[in-house]
Amino acid sequence: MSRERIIQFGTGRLLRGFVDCFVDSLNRRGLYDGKIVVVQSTGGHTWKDINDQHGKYHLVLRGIENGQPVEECRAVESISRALEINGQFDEFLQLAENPDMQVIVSNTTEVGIQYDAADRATDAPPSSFPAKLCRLLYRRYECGLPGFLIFPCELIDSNAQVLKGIVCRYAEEWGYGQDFLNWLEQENKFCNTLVDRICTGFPKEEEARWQEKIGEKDKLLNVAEPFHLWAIEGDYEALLPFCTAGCNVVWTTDITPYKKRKVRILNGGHTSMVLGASLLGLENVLECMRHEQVHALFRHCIWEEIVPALGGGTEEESFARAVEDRFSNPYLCHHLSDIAVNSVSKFKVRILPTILEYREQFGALPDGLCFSLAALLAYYRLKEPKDKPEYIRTLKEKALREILSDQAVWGRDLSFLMEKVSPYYERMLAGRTEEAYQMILKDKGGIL
Ligand SMILES: NC(=O)c1ccc[n+]([C@@H]2O[C@H](COP(=O)([O-])OP(=O)(O)OC[C@H]3O[C@@H](n4cnc5c(N)ncnc54)[C@H](O)[C@@H]3O)[C@@H](O)[C@H]2O)c1
Ligand SMILES: O=P(O)(O)OC[C@@H](O)[C@@H](O)[C@H](O)[C@H](O)CO
Repeated sequence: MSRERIIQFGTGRLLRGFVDCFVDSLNRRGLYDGKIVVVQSTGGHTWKDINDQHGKYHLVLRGIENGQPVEECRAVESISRALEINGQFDEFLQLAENPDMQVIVSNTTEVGIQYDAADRATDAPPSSFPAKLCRLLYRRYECGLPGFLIFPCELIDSNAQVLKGIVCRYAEEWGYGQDFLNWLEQENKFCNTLVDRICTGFPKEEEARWQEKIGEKDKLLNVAEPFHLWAIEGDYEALLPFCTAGCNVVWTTDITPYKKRKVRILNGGHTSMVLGASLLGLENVLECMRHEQVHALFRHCIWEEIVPALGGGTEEESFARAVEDRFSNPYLCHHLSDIAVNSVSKFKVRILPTILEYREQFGALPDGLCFSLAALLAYYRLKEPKDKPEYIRTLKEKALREILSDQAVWGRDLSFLMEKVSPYYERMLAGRTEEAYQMILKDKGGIL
């Protein structure tokens, strides 16, 4: 039986289709001998499913590679067990006492790496992820053991440095002392990382087919594309020989270019497309790629607005071409409703910077991305969005100008977008989204 060496915060489909599968590849090739203990804190049931299945599940990789369809279903067995932190806080802290533990990974979504002023050193557990991590690291320090390699996978800028900053803040506020802070600094390596793989999760539509193929029920069955990239600041290939195992891991001194390209083109491409497409009644990304108007506007946003704002270099162009192929993967069912969750925060990180940089460089506003903001606002007004309640309230209740100028929502005043957004927004609110699409595509002169 392999030793437990990795602690994982989060149970989501990205981690199960990405890091856990890479560690499985290492173990299978005899390049590593380590199991992952998964920690769940959000009150879901995945931890139970993991334990019921003794950590084993299947990952289906489907797509087109070199023009040929690829379909691989592999068992992933890198997880040993899962803990539910609210009921098992002592067991959680005991993980720090295990000298075999080496690595911590996390994906607690974009909102997980946050400071919560209410967290106390005596809480069992404290509410925020950084506070939980601080408690774990302090126990480790008390045991006199070496620190960890820490690889956060959250899609925020400088994920590791932000996480470390909040952990240090708790350590100071909780009076853990300078010696602990020194240990934190010297013994632990917080590495910024960038993850990229489209993981669409459990294939509800094809459950029966896969169950028959696998020969058993698998509640954790996960589907993803073959493409994957994990860019990590640092070089720990000697300990974790991901590259030798054939995983597309890039050890680098700076993940910034990888991240900017990915977040602006791929995630920005998604966020710019899904809300308008949802208003038209489409349900998944593939339908978008096959819809004449949605696809035309998507291509316009990518090729005429996002890539130029990034400087239009060959790296950006080839990444954009790959994204078009990845979104057209005929075997993935990526639900627009999943991508639409928390669209306000996504817009701020994935699209707004492009609008601002485009204006700076070209002295004009990018129409397609302004259209996507109109679609976001109309979607929030007309549908049932999943987002922070205060954002939903503002977008549902206020007039357009008030919404755009609300700095609590956008972090800045966006009323300079009023003229561009308003005509599309008004049409969408009136149930004339198709007309809004025709209008922008006509204005763009023969995109279709
Ligand atoms: N699915 C993808 O294709 C993909 C690809 C790259 C990046 N991501 C990013 O990964 C993140 C997770 O996405 P997912 O697809 O795995 O979603 P998911 O809904 O399957 O999982 C989300 C998981 O986040 C964890 N979580 C949320 N809040 C937390 C908190 N405060 N503390 C601890 N854990 C918390 C939970 O374990 C939950 O299961 C997203 O933010 C997304 O941007 C997703
Ligand atoms: O996962 P989200 O909800 O943050 O964003 C939706 C998609 O853009 C995202 O999941 C991408 O598919 C992924 O980031 C690809 O690496």
